[in-house]
Amino acid sequence: MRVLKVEGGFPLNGSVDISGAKNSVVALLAASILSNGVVKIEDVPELSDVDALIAMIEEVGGHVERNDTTITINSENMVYTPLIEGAVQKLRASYYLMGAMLGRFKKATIGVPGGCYLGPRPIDLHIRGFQALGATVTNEGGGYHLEAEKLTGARINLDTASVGATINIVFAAVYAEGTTYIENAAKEPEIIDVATLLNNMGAKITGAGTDLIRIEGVERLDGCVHQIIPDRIEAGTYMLAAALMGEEVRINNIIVEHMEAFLAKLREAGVPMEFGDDYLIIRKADELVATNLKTMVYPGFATDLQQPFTVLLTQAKGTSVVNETIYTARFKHVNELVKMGANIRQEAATAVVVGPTDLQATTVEASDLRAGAALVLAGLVADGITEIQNIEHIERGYDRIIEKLSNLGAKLWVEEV
Ligand SMILES: CC(=O)N[C@H]1[C@@H](OP(=O)(O)OP(=O)(O)OC[C@H]2O[C@@H](n3ccc(=O)[nH]c3=O)[C@H](O)[C@@H]2O)O[C@H](CO)[C@@H](O)[C@@H]1O
Ligand SMILES: C=C(OP(=O)(O)O)C(=O)O
Repeated sequence: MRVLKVEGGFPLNGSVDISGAKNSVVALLAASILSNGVVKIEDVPELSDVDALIAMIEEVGGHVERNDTTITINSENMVYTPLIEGAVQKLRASYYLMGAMLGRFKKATIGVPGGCYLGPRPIDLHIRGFQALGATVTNEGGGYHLEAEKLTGARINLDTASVGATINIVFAAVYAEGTTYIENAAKEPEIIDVATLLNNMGAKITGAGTDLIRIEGVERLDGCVHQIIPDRIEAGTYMLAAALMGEEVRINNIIVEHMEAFLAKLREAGVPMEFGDDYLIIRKADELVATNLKTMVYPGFATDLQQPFTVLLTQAKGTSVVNETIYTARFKHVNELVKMGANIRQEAATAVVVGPTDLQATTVEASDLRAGAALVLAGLVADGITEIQNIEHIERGYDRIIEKLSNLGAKLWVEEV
């Protein structure tokens, strides 16, 4: 078994460059299926989720070339292909193949998506959206089958502002006859990124980033070149590492406006920050103060940063209350942090953290991606060598994390045990 070992107590110094956003790239790669030409995507992070999506694109006949951080996809020869097993089960974002293949081929057969278990993760809103556009959806033999004689624009109101459902409905609607309106659309920056790519391919999408998106169907989409936005969750994770252990750490390639709720909480916790145009300098605070937080849809505090932020709260003086409203069971990191000496009580969707507590290294399990990130942060702080199991979750979403943290002065390595 491969484990990640983190030796705690080393100060962090220097600078780190943030990579392209995982939650964008997984949708951008799927969007290439809608193209009849060549799509070139720049700033692609090295992630196992990216590898899995490339495998699926190749399965449907896409020709993919990868050169450092640039991926070029030629979609001309793609054909409808059922994807039931294999790569499709490795990540959550394989659900984007449903909307993209339905849009391009008017049919799709996709296995049940994998990804992090954060409690139930239904896709009913995606399916209701496809049905509203004229598709029939059946679920049998371990996968979803979608088919439409023709797709027609519709007015779709999402019960919950779901990122995945918003993007998936956009994918299915770009080739629909007429105009589609998505009401109560999610507003995450990754949605704007996807709409930008599609518009550069020839789509007619307006309103991305607001709660009303309008998609006027077109007959053909071609190729384009697109640069991915920086990963605001990766950026937040390095900011937390710096707030915990940084003498002086500069975090480059960020869009500060994408991170306002998170930065407000760092400020409230007493973390000293110096802002530049596209960078931020962070130093460890003399004393961190307890801070309450509640996860919300964008522009609120991102659920993906809740687990890593909890580690900061274990080092803050006083009692902090963390309320998770998006994925109410997203607390698998708590027991592992308690094993390391944290004082956290969790009930239902709330965790109460009392700090500061010294953390001690031990063997812990990364149950999901951001739980894994939280354990890496805890390992940086803890006394001794923390052993983190199930590191494949971390590899889904953090580009070269060992290299990036080592460059800052941390001590961590992978070991076969
Ligand atoms: C690949 C990707 O981009 N993943 C992100 C995406 O996941 P994902 O797109 O899966 O998350 P959603 O925005 O869809 O989920 C938000 C909420 O809506 C609910 N819901 C969603 C769809 C649906 O059909 N029915 C339903 O009830 C979910 O259970 C959840 O409570 O947004 C999440 C919320 O910001 C992030 O944590 C994930 O990192
Ligand atoms: C939950 C996450 O990813 P996914 O939706 O891909 O499982 C995440 O990025 O924190």
